[in-house]
Amino acid sequence: MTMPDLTRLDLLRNACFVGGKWIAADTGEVIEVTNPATGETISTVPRMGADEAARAIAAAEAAGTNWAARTGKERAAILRRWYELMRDNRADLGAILTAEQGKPWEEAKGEIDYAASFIEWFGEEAKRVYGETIPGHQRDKRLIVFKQPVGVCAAITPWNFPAAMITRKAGAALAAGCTMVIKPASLTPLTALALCVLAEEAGVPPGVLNCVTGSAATIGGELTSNPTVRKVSFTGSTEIGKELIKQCADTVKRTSMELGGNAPFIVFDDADLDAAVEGAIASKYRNAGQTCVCANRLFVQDAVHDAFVEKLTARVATLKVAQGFEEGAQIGPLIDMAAVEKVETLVLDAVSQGATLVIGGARHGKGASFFQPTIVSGVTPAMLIFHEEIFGPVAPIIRFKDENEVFAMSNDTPFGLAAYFYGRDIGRVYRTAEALDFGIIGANTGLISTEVAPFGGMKESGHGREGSSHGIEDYLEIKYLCLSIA
Ligand SMILES: NC(=O)C1=CN([C@@H]2O[C@H](COP(=O)(O)OP(=O)(O)OC[C@H]3O[C@@H](n4cnc5c(N)ncnc54)[C@H](OP(=O)(O)O)[C@@H]3O)[C@@H](O)[C@H]2O)C=CC1
Ligand SMILES: O=C(O)CCCC(=O)O
Repeated sequence: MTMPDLTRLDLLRNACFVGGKWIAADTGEVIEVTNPATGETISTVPRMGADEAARAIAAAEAAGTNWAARTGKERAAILRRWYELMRDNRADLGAILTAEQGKPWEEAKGEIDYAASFIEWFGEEAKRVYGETIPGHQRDKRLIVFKQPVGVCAAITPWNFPAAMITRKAGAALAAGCTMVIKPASLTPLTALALCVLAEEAGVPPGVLNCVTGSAATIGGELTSNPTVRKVSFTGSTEIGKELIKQCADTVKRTSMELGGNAPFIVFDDADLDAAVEGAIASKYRNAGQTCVCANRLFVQDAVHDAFVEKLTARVATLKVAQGFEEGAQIGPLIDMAAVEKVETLVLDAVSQGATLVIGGARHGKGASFFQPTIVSGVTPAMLIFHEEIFGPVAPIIRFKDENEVFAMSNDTPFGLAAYFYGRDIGRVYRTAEALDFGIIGANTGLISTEVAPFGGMKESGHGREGSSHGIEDYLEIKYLCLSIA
């Protein structure tokens, strides 16, 4: 099945959104956007650079005063409308997302709902940006703390969640009274532009939200060096995140970094194995394994190891690999051939060092960038797959004996984003949650993402939290007023 006809063709844009206008690149150059399932070109978007990025920043600055001056309730009303428009157009937005990213259409519509939930949530939070009063340190002093928007913010977002990674940042920024320039991934810019169409329709004023597509290094260079930008929020690879932090140092910008992960998924010997299998399927194979919170290493305790592997294998064998618009598709293509080659290398390295291929392990006949859902058992810390973010549908299984061993192995990584475990002993549940050095822990669940909870990592997985009441704080400055009443 090819991409269904859109109800609203105007959602598909091939121009960028700057200062409330839809514009081409100064050079007229474009980037082709392709469908990873077929390699076909879907559309083009402008190949912009530093000059257009600078103009977008200027537009965001010009719009900032008026936007920040509005009440939280006024901003909330516009965000609410944007949320409703996203929900109303979920099928079209999901279709654009599937066409450029590959994930099954059902999953894509789920991402649109998830993306919209951040706009709803932060719109509600806009009304609750509270300050505080502090008892004075002298008789004539009154101490008041209030919060103000950070100012112009930039968001650089990845291809694996082309909608949600934008709204998680833009929702918080706009609710706080900030304005924003977005640079979406070049592989998935169409969803970002479609979101801008709906933002404009919802009444987001010109310049409050801007989107520039094109050269990552030149646009990124402008966003990180321009002194008007006060904050950069990035989701993507740890390598680029580190680069952006360095670039932001010169103008001492705030940064929020949501970077790579290497999530442990622990199955203790008292776990409900069927529930653990379902949790592993949800966590590992969602988006064909291409999320930073995907289970990356499955640790299974001795006594239940064989039973778990058998059950998981039976379940993985049922997963339907198909193009995203095919009925019942569960595993779509990987984003590109580089991703396929990376996954292949990791599997080959593990097997060459003694791991056992339990199921899958090769490219899938559906098309060039499809990879079979795979399980590899007998994995050890000597193998590449133990340390690298797989970003593909491969589950490496590691056998363990006791709690201390699995805590040490789980934490043996520079990453610290998400971790999962299954087990029932209440003492061990608590000990495990405390022992794992990760920002997000799923206990007896494989799905931890929600707009109401703080999402973010420790160590080289980054800093800052998105979603929840903490998410808006990243876009607020604290100002303290010391008032003498003498
Ligand atoms: N934490 C997460 O959610 C993600 C992690 N990853 C990890 O990273 C690996 C590589 O994926 P990849 O897509 O290359 O991730 P990147 O980190 O390269 O891309 C993420 C975003 O950063 C932009 N970018 C790239 N280089 C620069 C730069 N020099 N300055 C400013 N912005 C830049 C990209 O733009 P452009 O698209 O134009 O290059 C994109 O918008 C994956 O295999 C996975 O392991 C990837 C995506 C998300
Ligand atoms: O991979 C990511 O960066 C985002 C994870 C999606 C989510 O669960 O929020």
